[in-house]
Amino acid sequence: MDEISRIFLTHTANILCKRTGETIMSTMNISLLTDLYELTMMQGYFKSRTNETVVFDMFYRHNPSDGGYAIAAGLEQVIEYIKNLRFSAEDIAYLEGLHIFDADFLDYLSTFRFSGDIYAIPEGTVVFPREPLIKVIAPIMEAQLVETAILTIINHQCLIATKASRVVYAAQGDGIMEFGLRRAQGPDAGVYGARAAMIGGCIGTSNVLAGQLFDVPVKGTHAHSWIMSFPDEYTAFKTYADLYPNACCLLVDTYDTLKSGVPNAIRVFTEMRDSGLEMKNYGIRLDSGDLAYLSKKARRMLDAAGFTDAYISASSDLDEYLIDSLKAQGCRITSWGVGTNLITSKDCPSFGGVYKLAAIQDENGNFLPKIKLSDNTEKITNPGNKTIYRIYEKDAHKVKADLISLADETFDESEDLVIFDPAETWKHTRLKAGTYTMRELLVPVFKNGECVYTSPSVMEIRDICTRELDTLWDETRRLVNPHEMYVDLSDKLYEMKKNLLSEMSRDM
Ligand SMILES: Nc1ncnc2c1ncn2[C@@H]1O[C@H](COP(=O)(O)OP(=O)(O)OP(=O)(O)O)[C@@H](O)[C@H]1O
Ligand SMILES: O=P(O)(O)OC[C@H]1O[C@H](OP(=O)(O)OP(=O)(O)O)[C@H](O)[C@@H]1O
Ligand SMILES: O=C(O)c1cccnc1
Repeated sequence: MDEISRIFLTHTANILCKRTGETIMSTMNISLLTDLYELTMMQGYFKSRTNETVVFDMFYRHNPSDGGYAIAAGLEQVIEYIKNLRFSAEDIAYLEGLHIFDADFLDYLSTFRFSGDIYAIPEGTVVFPREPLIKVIAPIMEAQLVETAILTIINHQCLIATKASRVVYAAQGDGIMEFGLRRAQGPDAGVYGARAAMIGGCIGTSNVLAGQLFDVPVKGTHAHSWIMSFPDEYTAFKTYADLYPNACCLLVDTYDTLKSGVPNAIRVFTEMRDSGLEMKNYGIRLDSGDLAYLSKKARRMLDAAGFTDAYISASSDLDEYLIDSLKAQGCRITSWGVGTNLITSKDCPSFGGVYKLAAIQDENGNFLPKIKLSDNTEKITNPGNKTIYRIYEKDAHKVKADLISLADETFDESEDLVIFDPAETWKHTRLKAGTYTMRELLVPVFKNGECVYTSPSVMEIRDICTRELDTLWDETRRLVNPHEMYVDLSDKLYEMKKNLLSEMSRDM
């Protein structure tokens, strides 16, 4: 296997350039990207049972950063993984060398292909705790194997897409550039983090490989080293402006922002203007100090020199809270570069998605519900083969609640709908016919092992995400103490869960 591709990719098997459709990295076999216990359980299933069809749900329990929602992301990489899931002769030889697996099981693995069904909530969709983002219906050996890869892919990208959407929200319409690659937890997190950040609403990324792979805009300015490599700041600015007159962002904080950086930038902008150049897309970047104070001062200096359309951008350990605070302080920054805190989701480093068995099919084709008990009520799983409906307030087209139901249940929008909180069942709401609409969130992605879904481009997913976020009331989007969205259970599902729980407590 080629070492360079190995460094860059652990998530995706087949790296296609979205722009040209060409394969630009050799096909990678990542079928061993799993926890050992998936394979030892698989061998156990292989030897002891009939490989019956089961249902697994991938869901999460808490919104990142104590927010009011999350953003679904990573499905395209899951699809690539499933499509390429096969064990090479090298993989089989490696597994054989562990002296855990028998020849008959390794033979089975050598011809392994995923043959099941997968349903998923499309990328860019706003999602809430406890609802299945991905549902796998497959023979138990296959459904078990894919757990770890699905979780590592979805957990990461949902986390970063959600973080990005929060940063974008704080910026109130200003552009956010993703600058995190150098401080991401490795190349993979940098590349797929950039993809997720674009889905969450960033306008571009400094990550050139992400630009090539996902056909998203790449953007950037220059570093302090550029300034320091010249004898003086003015010469550094002038040289940069001559090279890039139509994308001229000057970093003004290397020596002294207000005494040297901004005056030198104004000197260079004046020379550009005097040379007859049409001034567009130019400005400065602040990267240290009191960003609110410095931006106000710099704005006055630029305006006084006639550069009212020069933008002021900023970077320096920013996150959604700092941007929110800087806005509240009346900063004059209109463009933001956000690195470390975004790409690592520093305040909330894990998404916490889980993958739980929900049902087993009997010989008559019926799904027998399965439930995982816990002392912690919140951790008791929802049994059965389920789906999710999003309920909108018809006139405002804002989300009212989500309803998890059994997959074969149907609802009629021309009738009143009563929904209730499954934790506090006395809290219920009657939605009058004609005042609400419903949309099923899970869509088919694989049918009998064949992919039946085409992923939109990352920029299309970004647009979907923007429209999705518009369906939330501001009370759900706000950064601190947002309203919790109701995720209710249908009557049938609630009854099924209650009966299972009482049966289990009788048997114990
Ligand atoms: N007006 C402001 N209100 C709140 N926080 C601010 C404001 N201006 C800057 N900050 C934040 O304060 C921190 C400044 O930290 P610090 O002074 O250590 O670094 P710096 O000014 O960026 O300098 P350097 O990059 O040279 O280390 C940064 O996280 C920055 O985002
Ligand atoms: O603060 P973050 O949100 O992570 O944003 C990215 C940071 O990376 C760069 O600094 P770095 O010191 O790496 O290089 P530089 O010399 O270009 O400033 C840039 O100037 C930002 O400060
Ligand atoms: O282009 C930039 O300004 C940039 C890129 C990466 C990190 N920090 C800044």
